[in-house]
Amino acid sequence: MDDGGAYLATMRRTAPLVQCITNFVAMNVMANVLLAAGASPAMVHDPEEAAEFAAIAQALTINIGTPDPRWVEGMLAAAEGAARAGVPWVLDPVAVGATAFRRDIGARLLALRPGVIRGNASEILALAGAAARGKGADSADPVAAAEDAARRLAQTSGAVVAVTGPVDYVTDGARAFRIANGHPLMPKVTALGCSLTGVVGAFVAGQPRLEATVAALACFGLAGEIAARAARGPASFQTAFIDALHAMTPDDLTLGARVEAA
Ligand SMILES: Nc1ncnc2c1ncn2[C@@H]1O[C@H](COP(=O)(O)OP(=O)(O)O)[C@@H](O)[C@H]1O
Ligand SMILES: Cc1ncsc1CCOP(=O)(O)O
Ligand SMILES: [Mg+2]
Repeated sequence: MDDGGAYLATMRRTAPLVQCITNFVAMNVMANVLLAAGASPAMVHDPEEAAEFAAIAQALTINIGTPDPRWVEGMLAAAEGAARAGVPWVLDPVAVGATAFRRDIGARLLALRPGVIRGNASEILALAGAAARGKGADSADPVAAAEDAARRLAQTSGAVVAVTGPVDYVTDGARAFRIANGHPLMPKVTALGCSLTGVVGAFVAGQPRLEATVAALACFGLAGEIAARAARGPASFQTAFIDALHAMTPDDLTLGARVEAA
């Protein structure tokens, strides 16, 4: 897993159409992050069209950040449509442990077999049915505390599971990697985690799920490191982050990725 650049190059060459069902907070920044990375985002969530669209997308991402019953219908229809069409889909279980409504949505989506699950430590613990201390959309648990739960969740669900934080952990239930790229300003900008889920979707389109997820996380974290050098605080960081993602070359990623087998 030492050539993340090859996964970035393939993603850029194919410029995958990524259907995003995301929250009201994330819509704009997530679309801009995906464009900067080299993918084509489309925010399509209504049950009237979500399944039909999933069949023409190269990847689907589903984020439960600001759910309501009609959106949930769209999420379920899209996940089913993606499965029928063989399109990979990524689940972002925002604040899944916070309320009964979110726990129920999380369980129903999990039953539709996401290819990748990407969340912070508290979200992965909660989705796996373990005790979690999430603070709404933010994590209150360290990544290390969610590694066992991530491995179990990967084994029971068949998904690649990515736990993000200061050092990310990714597993398919058998193999695992840690990615040390990133910067402490990243959790100070809302919806960057949601945007990362979109980037994971772009990388796994037509590429092996475990390796492509690791490459996506390294790419995102490296962009954070580069952006921090130019930033004066969270607001200028967001702008610099989008620029850094856009400017990153496959060689930059291969040289800058800090990935270790776990
Ligand atoms: N303290 C930190 N130091 C470095 N990188 C971080 C830190 N916290 C989060 N990140 C990075 O920020 C991105 C979003 O992750 P995270 O904040 O865990 O997601 P969410 O916003 O869903 O809680 C990931 O690329 C992760 O590696
Ligand atoms: C603040 C907030 N509230 C509901 S969704 C959301 C955005 C969460 O974004 P992220 O998980 O990327 O921090
Ligand atoms: Mg999140």
